[in-house]
Amino acid sequence: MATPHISAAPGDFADVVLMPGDPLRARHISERFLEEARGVTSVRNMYGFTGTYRGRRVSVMGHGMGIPSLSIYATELIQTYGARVLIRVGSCGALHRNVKLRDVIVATGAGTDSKVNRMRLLDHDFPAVPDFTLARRAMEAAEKRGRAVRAGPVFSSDLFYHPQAALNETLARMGILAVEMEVAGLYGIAAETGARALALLTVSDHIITGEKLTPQERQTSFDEMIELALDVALAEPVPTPAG
Ligand SMILES: O=P(O)(O)O[C@H]1O[C@H](CO)[C@@H](O)[C@H]1O
Ligand SMILES: O=c1cc[nH]c(=O)[nH]1
Repeated sequence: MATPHISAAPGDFADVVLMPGDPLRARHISERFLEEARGVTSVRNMYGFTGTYRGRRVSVMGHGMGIPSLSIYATELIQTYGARVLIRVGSCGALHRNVKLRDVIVATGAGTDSKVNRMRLLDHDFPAVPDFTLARRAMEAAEKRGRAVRAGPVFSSDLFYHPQAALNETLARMGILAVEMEVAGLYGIAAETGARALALLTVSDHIITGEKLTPQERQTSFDEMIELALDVALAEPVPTPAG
């Protein structure tokens, strides 16, 4: 029962899946945090792994860059493999001076220049928000670990290299904390399918100051965010066999 993009067998994925854009970040998460992890898919090198974290079954899989790529993997994980909770663990570019490199953001909403959610909602605006329980859990987990996180809206753009010169400044004025490329699509898919979603983001570069992490750092140095995502996963009740 493989899909065009995932070669796993039925039952190979857990109900909770952590999803970075970068498949090598997925591999890092699996190697660093999961016990008894095994690879369950690698079609197009979009790696997926399933293991346990403190005894709870958890999967991690890359979703690629941009809403179209994320949409394929998230939809197939939910519809074919029974995923119920998707937690994006991504990177983003900060739009405010007081948001610093490596800050972790809980994305409590996402605007977008993508049309995908309008396609879902008769061309009207869709409130792209996370599952409230998951978001609250992330905030509580941060507090418990003594970590400062930011909660606020982000902007998911179809274009990494954007032609609208005034966009970033306008987003900042509207209180948007950071830009990235998938959260609005993820929240739209969750609403459409009845799955639940949350996005945590680490600031990998700064739009105002020009500071940047290296690609290697974006791959392997987001452990503080990953720990919070795993705290959220760990608190998710394990589904009973009846569903
Ligand atoms: O680091 P990831 O999780 O891929 O997230 C961000 O990085 C990519 C762009 O470099 C986009 O996918 C964007 O959303
Ligand atoms: O999509 C992204 C990710 C990181 N930084 C950006 O500016 N955009």
